[in-house]
Order: sequence, then structure tokens, then C-alpha cells
Amino acid sequence: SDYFSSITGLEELLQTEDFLLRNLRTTTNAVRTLLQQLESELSSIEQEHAVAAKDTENYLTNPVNVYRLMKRLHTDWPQLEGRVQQIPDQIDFNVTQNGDGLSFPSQEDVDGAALALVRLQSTYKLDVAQVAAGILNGIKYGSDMSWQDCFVLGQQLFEMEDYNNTKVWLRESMERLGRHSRSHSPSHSPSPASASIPDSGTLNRMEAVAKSLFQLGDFDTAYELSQRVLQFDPKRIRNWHLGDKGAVTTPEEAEDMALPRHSDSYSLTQEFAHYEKVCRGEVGPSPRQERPLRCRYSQGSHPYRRLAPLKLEEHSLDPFVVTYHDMLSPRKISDLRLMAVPRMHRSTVNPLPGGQHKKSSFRVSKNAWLAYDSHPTMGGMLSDLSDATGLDMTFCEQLQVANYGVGGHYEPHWDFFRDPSHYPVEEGNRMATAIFYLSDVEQGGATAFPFLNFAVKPQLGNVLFWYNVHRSLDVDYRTKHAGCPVLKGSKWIGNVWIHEATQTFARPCDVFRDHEVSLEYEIIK
Ligand SMILES: O=C(O)CCC(=O)C(=O)O
Ligand SMILES: [Fe+2]
Repeated sequence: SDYFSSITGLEELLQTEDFLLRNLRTTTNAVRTLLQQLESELSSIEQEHAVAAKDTENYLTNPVNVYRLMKRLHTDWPQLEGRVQQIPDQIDFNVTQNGDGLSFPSQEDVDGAALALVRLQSTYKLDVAQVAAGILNGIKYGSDMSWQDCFVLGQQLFEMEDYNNTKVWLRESMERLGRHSRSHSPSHSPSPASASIPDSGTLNRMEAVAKSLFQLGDFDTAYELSQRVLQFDPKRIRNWHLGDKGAVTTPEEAEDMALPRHSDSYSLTQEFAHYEKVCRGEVGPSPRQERPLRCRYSQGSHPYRRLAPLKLEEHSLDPFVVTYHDMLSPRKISDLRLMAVPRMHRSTVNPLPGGQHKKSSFRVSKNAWLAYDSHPTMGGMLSDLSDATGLDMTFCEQLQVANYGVGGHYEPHWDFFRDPSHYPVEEGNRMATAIFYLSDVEQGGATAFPFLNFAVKPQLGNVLFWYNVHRSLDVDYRTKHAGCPVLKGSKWIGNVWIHEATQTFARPCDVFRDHEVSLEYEIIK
């Protein structure tokens, strides 16, 4: 399971479908050969009968014809009968059951993929009609969704009790069906298009969904859906008893019900709405915030960097958030990703003390932990990071390589632990975070800092670095950050968390505590 959370799993699914396709192709070829054989015998007997019909008496007085008629009926037809009856045995197509070692998505995967689509739609304010047409932010990538695709998605969202989105997708489906049935009138459509006219099973499902929508008080969509059903099968009207009026919800109640069950309370806050704006690039830093920021060369803390200075881009001075450009070559990155792929698992979030690590819709990605001594590239990453930041790398967690598929994301969070039982005392809290970007991302997938009003677009080889704590070692609530949903592409990152102990000289404390500025950001508004 968990195929939807990253690109690596999806490749397996594509391979599964390749296998299914090859099998179906072999099977249809075999069936065609069988049919062709039957067809040729059929037409030779038909020809015989055409001759006989012209002059039956003449035909039947020919002893050869008589003999052949006898033989056909006595021997050939029973044989033909046997051959036709054996056809099903010759069609071996049980791929979904006995396709050994094939990967199939679970219900959770299908739900995850639906949620991802809906998340993208809401975060990036995408127009459903455009998404269904395979267009993301004006760029046409994929093929169109059929009216059935939209309907199935709508039905699934309905089952997931996400009624707001059910509505938009069912509407889109009906819209497409309407367009479709106008452009393919049933009389002249021997093409696959005729297969897109709803069959009775689909009409039943449409009817059932219409009924439920009616009971939920979404009369408009229910009406629209019913009209479509009637258009294809006018007889159905007599089946309709839409329940007694007492069971019908008032529009106000329906409004309440229309809140998607899967969105937790955080996604309804102002803070979350602001975060989504930052992801969309609708808000940015103020001129006052931006004025002191520079792109500059940095010699870091190692003498070698005088010869090869680092390209440093400042995003914020307090809290300190910067990008070091071109820290890792594409070749090293591909080595790293190859090492990580076989070790990838669905990402979990940190539990309450004593709790279980849990998968969550809050963080949808896969990750792997890699030890720094397992490959020279990784040791190099740490020493480069140390040279750049001046920090000591004695206490850092293993490299966490993460991959987000389309719709993958990590909602706003802090990297530091608020509960000291979450980290070893001798190592201290997560003082700083460095994110190595191990891929570019075509659209979406920025690392957003909602309180600081900026988002950093992943760029292969760059490192994003920031301090999670004040100099006083009090946690800095302004550093809340997130991985925005990936809209197009696949996002790879490598996380390094550097702990506090051993940084005494690299980042000495101030005399005074300096954390008050960040306290107001602790509370979710
Ligand atoms: O994906 C990102 O850009 C941020 C990831 C992150 O914050 C984390 O893994 O802790
Ligand atoms: Fe983080």
C-alpha cells in the first residue's frame, strides 16, 4: 500500500499496468485468431447455403452435396459446438488475481490520490474544469478526464464525506456528459464513444448518488444528475420515491453537513488560509523586510572557501534563513537517490511521548534514513555544511531523504521538539535545519514560511538552512514552515537536523534571552 505518497511507488503501478496491457493484448490476439477461424468456417457454410437456396431441388439431388450436408450435421457441427464451448477455457485472463508479485493500489491509495487532487485544487485555487481538462495553471500536461472519471471521483469523495468537493466534481461530470452526448448522437457512433453513454449499472449509481444528494439537501446537483439519468432512460421516473419530506434536510443543516469531514480544524484557521496564500505566491515579504537582504559570496568558516566562496542568498536575517546555492552536483544527487529508493517508507509524524509513530494526511511523502558513513558523498555533504555554517556536526540525525509525489505535502510545523523527552539530553534540541534539494519541482512544492511571508522554490543542488532556536536556545516559533503540495513533478529533499550540544563556540548564547519576539507565533489564530 501507500503508492500514492511518492513517485517511487507510482512507477511500480505503471509497471503493473504495463503487464496487464501486455496480457490483455495477447489475450485479445488469441481471441481474434479463434474468431477468425470460426468466421471462415461459418462463411463457407453460409456460401453453401446461398447456393442451395437458389435451387434447392437441384442442390439436394447432387450426391456430393447430400454427403457433405450429412457430414456437416453429424460431425462438423458437434465439433464446432465443442470448439465454441472451449473458448472460455482458452482465454486465460486472471491477471489481477494471479499476477504474481504485482502491485495494486489499496482503497487507502485511491482515497489518498483523490485527497491529493482535492488538496491541490484548494491550495492552488485550481478550476475544476481546467484540472479535468489536464490543465494546471494554464499549462496542458495530461489528457482529458472523461465524464466517468469525474463521476467516479465525485462518488468517491461522497463516500469520503467530502460533500463540497463531491458537488464540484459531479457537476463537472454532468457538464462533460452533456457535451459528450451532444457531440455523439447514439445513431452514428459505432466508435468507442458509444461505450461512454451510461449503461444501466452506471445509471443506477447516478440515481443512487442523486438520491443521497437530495437527502443531504443539495437539491441543485441532485436535480441536475436526475435530469441526466432521465435523458438517457426516461422510463426511470417511475422508480423515484425521494423519501418522505420529513427526512429532508433544511438548507442550513445541509450547509453544516457540507463541511468536509477530512479537513481537521487546523485547515479551517486563518493561519492555514495564509499559509496557502504563501504557497500560491500571493503574499511576499514587505519592502522593509526585504531591504536588508543580500545575495553574496560567503567564505563560510573554512579557509578553502576563500578560493571557492559559497553563493549565499539571504531570505531573512532574524530568524536567520538562507540558501546556499550549488552545494551538490547532479551526479552525487543521483547516487543519493539511488541509495535511498530501496529504503523508502511512508513518512510518519512524531507522536506524543509514548505514542506510536503515525501516518497522517498532514504529511504525505516517503522517506528513508541514511547513515553519513554509508557513502563518501554523504560525509562530504556534512563537511560542506559544517564549512558553510560553522556548526559542529557531531550530533546530527541521519540524513532523511524524502520524496513527495503529486499532491504530496507537509503541513506547517516546527522542526524543534517542544517536549525534551523527544531528544537525548546530551544532544539537545534540533538547533538548525538544512534541507538539500535533490530535485527541481515543475510547479508547487515550495518550502513555505507562513509567518515570514516567503516560500523557497526547490532548486536541485541548493541547501536551505535556518536556525530553529534563538541564541538563548529558546525555541523560535517564527520558524514554522511547510512543504507546499507538489502540483506537477516529484520533489526530493535531504533533511539534516543539527542538534544544540557542541555548538557552544559556533553559536554562543547571548547574555539576555531574546525569545520574546517569537512567543506570539506559538498560538494558532
Ligand atoms: O518539504 C519541505 O520543503 C519541508 C520539509 C520539512 O519541513 C521537514 O521534513 O521537516
Ligand atoms: Fe520541517
